[in-house]
Amino acid sequence: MKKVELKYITKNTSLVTEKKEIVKSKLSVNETGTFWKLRGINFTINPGEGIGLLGNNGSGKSSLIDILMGKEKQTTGFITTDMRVNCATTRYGIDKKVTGLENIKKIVFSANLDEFKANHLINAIINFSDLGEWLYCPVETFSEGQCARLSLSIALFVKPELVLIDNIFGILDLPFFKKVSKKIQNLKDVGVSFVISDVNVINIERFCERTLWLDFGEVQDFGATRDVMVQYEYSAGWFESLTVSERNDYLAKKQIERQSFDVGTIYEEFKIEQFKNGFTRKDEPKMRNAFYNERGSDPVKALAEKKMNQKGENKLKKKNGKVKVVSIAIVIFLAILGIYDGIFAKTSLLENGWNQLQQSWQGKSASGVGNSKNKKQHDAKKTSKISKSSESTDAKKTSEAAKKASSSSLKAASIASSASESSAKASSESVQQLKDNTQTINVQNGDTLEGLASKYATTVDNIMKINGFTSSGDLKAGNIIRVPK
Ligand SMILES: Nc1ncnc2c1ncn2[C@@H]1O[C@H](COP(=O)(O)OP(=O)(O)OP(=O)(O)O)[C@@H](O)[C@H]1O
Repeated sequence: MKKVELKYITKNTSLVTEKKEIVKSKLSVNETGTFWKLRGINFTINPGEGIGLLGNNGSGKSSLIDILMGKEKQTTGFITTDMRVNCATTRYGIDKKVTGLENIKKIVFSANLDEFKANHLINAIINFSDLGEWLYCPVETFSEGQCARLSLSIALFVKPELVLIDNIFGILDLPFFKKVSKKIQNLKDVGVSFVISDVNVINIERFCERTLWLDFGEVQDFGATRDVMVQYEYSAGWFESLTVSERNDYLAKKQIERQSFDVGTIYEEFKIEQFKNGFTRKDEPKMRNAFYNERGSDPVKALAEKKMNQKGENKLKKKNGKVKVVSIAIVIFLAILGIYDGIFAKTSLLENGWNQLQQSWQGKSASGVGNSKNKKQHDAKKTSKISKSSESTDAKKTSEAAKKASSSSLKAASIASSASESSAKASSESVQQLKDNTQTINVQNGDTLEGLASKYATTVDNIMKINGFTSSGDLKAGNIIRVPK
């Protein structure tokens, strides 16, 4: 959002006074050196806002306009703006030696517009100014009002962003003033700002939301136009009530004030602002130089913005650091989870496998158990390795680690299922092995499973498995059964 900010603006000039007048007046010779047209002006202009400049003759309104326009350089202080500034005044800007049309063309062509737009704009200005044939005459032949029309028309049409209007309304005829009023309102509606200096309070009230009252080069009041106007009118009434000699004394006193003004008091205000913004004595030489010599845009603002940016960068760095720590913590957590899953899978796998093997294996099948157990241990080691590898991943590989952790638990699950498969396989293999190593016998009267198991150095369970018995009643005298060799 474009904005204009003026701070600590002062303007001095060397005082021109007749020597004999100095002797007659109450001023001392030393005090006649410098005259302060402006004494510490601060204010802001918002987009689409009208600011009124109110004040008696000689109070410094035109001096302030000249500084805003860039025609004069302020003695101290800063103007921060990125707005294009147009000025409507009869005091400068118009070349009186050339015609009105040539003035229009010169200013339009300096505004960096393409030819089509430039020509369109020239026509618009010609139509708006209503100067007719006068446009083809040198401006020096214009009346003051015609010169004001020309200047105002150009200022309102050529890329207006901030338009300064310096004491012009009073010399415009009514039809043109009405036309200008409409145009100003339209421009304000699209965000164009105005500073209007006028001795006629009605004109200020018409266009300006806020008003700056200048009194002998100082800000007497700045605020809502209506409030400032009330104060201004009250002050005018007070001055009117004075006797002639009281008025002269008062004016002489004000003149002395403007000559003996100490600009250091304004610098002190600036210094307080610096310190409030966290600057120290170390920054002072730089600030002093900016205040008295450079006088560009506000250094406090620029430095504060720089500090803010640095703070922002540091904050970002800290934040990134925190994110890194949290990421590492997540990775470690996931890695631990992966190891735990692996261990858990390994434990349940071993337990399951062991139980099944215990059930299916007895005695001779012990070697099969050993093989299967070795296989499972190998698988479990694999799982643990996967977990360990996820433990070693860094913060950037958070998602990868998470994937690994979940894949390790999947692997563990698949190992567990393959373990139960392999134990079943081992069990059927061992039955086959038992069967291969058997001989046939005839069951005699009085033979029991226990007796045969003891006789052939095996177990009841093995005899039942080899022969497919479901109960001891399956053993009958006269049957042929198989027993271990
Ligand atoms: N060299 C100088 N010596 C003494 N006084 C000066 C000098 N130059 C300007 N001034 C005074 O500075 C004051 C500021 O003038 P400025 O034109 O800014 O006032 P203004 O408010 O625009 O007045 P007006 O309403 O009459 O246009 C005037 O009083 C003027 O006399």
